[in-house]
Amino acid sequence: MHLKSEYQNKLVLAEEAVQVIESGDWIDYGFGLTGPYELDKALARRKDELFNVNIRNTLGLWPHFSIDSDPTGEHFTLNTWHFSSAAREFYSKGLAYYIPMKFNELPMLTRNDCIPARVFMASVSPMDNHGFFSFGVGAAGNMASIENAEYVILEVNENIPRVLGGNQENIHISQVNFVVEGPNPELLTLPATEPSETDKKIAQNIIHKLYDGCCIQLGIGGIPSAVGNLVAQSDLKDLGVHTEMYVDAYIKMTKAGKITGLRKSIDKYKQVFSFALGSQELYEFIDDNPGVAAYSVDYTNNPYIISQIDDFVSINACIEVDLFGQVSSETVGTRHISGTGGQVDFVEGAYRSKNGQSFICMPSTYKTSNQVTSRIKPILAHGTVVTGTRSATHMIVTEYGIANMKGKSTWERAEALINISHPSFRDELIKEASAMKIWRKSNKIK
Ligand SMILES: CC(=O)SCCNC(=O)CCNC(=O)[C@H](O)C(C)(C)COP(=O)(O)OP(=O)(O)OC[C@H]1O[C@@H](n2cnc3c(N)ncnc32)[C@H](O)[C@@H]1OP(=O)(O)O
Ligand SMILES: CCCC(=O)O
Repeated sequence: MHLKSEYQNKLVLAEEAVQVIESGDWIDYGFGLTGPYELDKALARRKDELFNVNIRNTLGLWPHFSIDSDPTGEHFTLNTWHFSSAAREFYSKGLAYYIPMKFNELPMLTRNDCIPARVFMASVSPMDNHGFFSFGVGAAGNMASIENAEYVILEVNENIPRVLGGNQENIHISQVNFVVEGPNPELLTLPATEPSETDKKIAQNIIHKLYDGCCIQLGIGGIPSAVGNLVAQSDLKDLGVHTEMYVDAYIKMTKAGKITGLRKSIDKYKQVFSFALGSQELYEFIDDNPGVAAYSVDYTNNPYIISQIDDFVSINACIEVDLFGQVSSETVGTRHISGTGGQVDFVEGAYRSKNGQSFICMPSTYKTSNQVTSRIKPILAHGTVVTGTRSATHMIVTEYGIANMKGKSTWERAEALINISHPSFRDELIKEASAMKIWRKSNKIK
């Protein structure tokens, strides 16, 4: 059948498309910015007829019309692979639950372990001349979801860029049951992150560890942004990009001529990622850009793939670290903040790369309006989930320096970590370390 006729035959209103959903169903939503908008709104309107519908999403970057419509949680339940601030809010009301994952395993978990979603709904770019719709802003695990789904429903959004691949970054009209033309809502944009003075100091500590030809992975937030600024102003050259999340810092570095990918041992010359989130400039930059490639996350985040890239540098953030070198990046006590995401994948992959380095960063203290606490703690708070086990942790960075945990005994770790803690907490940390039998009399504080 001609592609355009096939498209027209499958084109329905959102109200009609969501009629296939039944009580008791599991529905997978497209990853991140490929989550549905108009379809979720139409689902919310069916609330009173549906019970116990489980929605699985990641990051939740669109409004949650269905969850908002049901304060009782009898009709719709949100299950999410990574919390956004909206999910934190729903979680506190008992309407959302976290699904633990290592991000590289998302497609595998979807294919092999999860209750299969009967319905998959996603936002995509308009169909191209070959019958493909792009999920390049959120390739991650979408194709794994559709392989198990009985119904695949796409919502076309003209604002979604067409991103080239890679693998599993698009879907063909022949794999789709229904197409909906939505109101083309604008994509969420992240405000430009202005790095704090502390972020800049942390970035300064890392920049000295970078050299020509490194391949960089950056997470979200002020520190990666500060690293991007410093790289853009540096003499570094021929850097590569292999990351799960494409962020604005890469554009700055690219425009400054620092990124060529010339020395990448795989995917030479390409900037590789699995999803994108940032400014409007970013969405325009990745649109039809042959210099970037979107991949399924079981490729980008696979520690074995990462390890094949020499001189890999991974830079991510955490919430707290204890004196054993255990890293917490997802909860504070039992209060759920975000998720494991790809942090563990990159820590493991980068360490196995030839000359690879992984940096987990945090300011030395956490400040609220009436309290300053050390983020380096003798032990993690009761209920805090460990994201990076002590045996996996490589380098921890604060504004006071870098502490390498690899190959270090417990007393050496305590010494290295206290040396990068805030000076006003060091005496207390030494006292606690002594009580925990991980401090020797010969230990030194700089
Ligand atoms: C998306 C990516 O990062 S891709 C890279 C790989 N993936 C990962 O590293 C996943 C795990 N890491 C993460 O999720 C993030 O990097 C984080 C959460 C560790 C840090 O992200 P940031 O955006 O810098 O976090 P931010 O400082 O805004 O804190 C998030 C929340 O935790 C709270 N928080 C942070 N640190 C603390 C602390 N030490 N004590 C108590 N609360 C804290 C903040 O108050 C905030 O809560 P609120 O939104 O209710 O105000
Ligand atoms: C799940 C995607 C986000 C992250 O890795 O932090």
